[in-house]
This record gives sequence, structure tokens and C-alpha cells, in this order.
Amino acid sequence: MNIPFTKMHGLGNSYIYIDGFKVNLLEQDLPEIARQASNVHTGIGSDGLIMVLPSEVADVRMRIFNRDGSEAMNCGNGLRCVAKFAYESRYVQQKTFYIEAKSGVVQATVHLDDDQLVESVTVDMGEPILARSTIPMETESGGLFDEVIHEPFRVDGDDYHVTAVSMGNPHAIFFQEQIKDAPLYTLGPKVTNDDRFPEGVNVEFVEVVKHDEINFRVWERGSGITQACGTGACAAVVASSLNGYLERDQEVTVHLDGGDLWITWLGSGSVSMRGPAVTIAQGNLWV
Ligand SMILES: N[C@H](CCC[C@H](N)C(=O)O)C(=O)O
Repeated sequence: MNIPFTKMHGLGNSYIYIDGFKVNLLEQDLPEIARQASNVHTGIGSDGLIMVLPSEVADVRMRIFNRDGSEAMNCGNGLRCVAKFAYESRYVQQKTFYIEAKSGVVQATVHLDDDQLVESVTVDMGEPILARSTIPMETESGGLFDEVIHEPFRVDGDDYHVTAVSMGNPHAIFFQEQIKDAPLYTLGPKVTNDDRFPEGVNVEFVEVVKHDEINFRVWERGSGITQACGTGACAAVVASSLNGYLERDQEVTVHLDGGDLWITWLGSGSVSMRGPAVTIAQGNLWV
């Protein structure tokens, strides 16, 4: 089967985008296609695959599959690239429109360069989900509706403290004195599959630089270490505020391995994310 694709990235978090307005893959094994496409040796190479589809409740729909083929509830870098893809494909005419993710509908606004191409996108990511049972996270202590803020979290005999936030997808945030010392390779794979997170979890390490600036690294559920994670960056800003490191309504610069995002946890409750979206290549994928 020959599938036209577009490879795009947000701060190096790349996905293979398939135009579901033109290609009908609904009968196909999307997790397997995602695994094949993501493989850097036998496929194209990416952090996963994203379908851009018609929606019955919004202007366009996003389905995201991680490198391992698992389908995720949300994807911040993916939403910005879907917005760019949909606007430049003329599936939407206005600069502000709505995207349906598995976790819900978000509002996106595209920002154009001199050539009328989308160079960056602002997404209203909606409100973070903080109650333990909806992250979801299961631990001996704490009530179902409690928030998980700086909670003791033992892994293989070592003691840590975790803050858990969902942006529609689950995130476990660990604060570090210095991000360069983050135990990404050791703690990442252990925590992402920890039984206390029954649906798995994206694992983030955060260093607070100052009241409006943090450093960030991520081990993603289903994809491993990536250059950036938009939902993770949003969760990290929320977690930093919950722990008293940052103020609400303050635009925070988040330094990720692949570059910077600008995130604000608005007083209204919503989290606003602004950042780039880039088209890398187009081609045909043989599966
Ligand atoms: N890279 C994505 C997150 C993918 C989330 C996925 N790893 C999961 O929740 O399983 C982002 O920019 O938000």
C-alpha cells in the first residue's frame, strides 16, 4: 500500500502526518503503520504518526500514535503541526479554529510569515486535570480527588517526590536542581510503566531557572526520549505553579532539548501554549 505523507516537527518532536481528508486508513492497522513509519531504519523515522481527519464536532480532528503504536489522548506539538497542516491545506479558512483531539476540543490560532505560511501557533490547551483518580494515578495514600503535589514516590529503594498533572494525557513531573543531572535514562523507563500509573505516564524532569523560566527534559510514554513534549511542557508549568515556583497568568519560557515554548497557565484555568510548527518533507510511505 502506498500512503502519501508529510513529515513535520514541533521543536524536534517529529511525526508522520497522513491526510485523512484524502487517504482512508480507517480499515487499516494504524498502530502497525505508526510503528513502521516511525522506525528510523526500516521506515521514515519519527516519534510517531498523526492522522489529520474530518471532524463532526470541530474544524479538524487529530489522532496521534506513539512510536510503539499506542494511541495517545493528546499531543501539544502535534496540535500545532495539525493547525499548520489544516490551514495551509485550506481545510480551514480562518486563522482561529478548533481541533478535536481524543481528550477534547481545543482552539488554535495560526501566525503567518511574510510568505503567508504558518510559522507558529497558539493553542488554548484547556484546563489541566489534577485529581489523582483522573490522572489516573493509584497510590496507597491520598484520596481519589486529591491533587498529587510533591508526593513521596519511591522507585527501587530511592526516594523521589512527584507532582502529577494531566493535559488529557498523564504526566509525572520531578523537579531537579540541575536538568543536566536528570536521571532520564534510568528513571524514565521505570516510571513510565510504573503500576501506580495504570495507563502509563509521560515522565518529565524540570529545573526552575527563575520565576518565568524553566528547563525541561522528557521520557515520553510510548516513544521514549523526545526533543520536546508540548503537553508535557504545559504540565510542567502547572506543576511548577502548584509547587509555588511560578505565578499564574505569567508567560513562562520553557527550554526543551529541541527549543523553546511559551506557556501561560491563565487565571481563567486554561493553559495557553505558543510555539513553532515546521514542515520537513513530503513523500510516499510503502506499507
Ligand atoms: N509529544 C507529545 C506528547 C505525546 C504524548 C504521548 N507520548 C502520550 O501521552 O502517550 C506532545 O507534544 O504533547
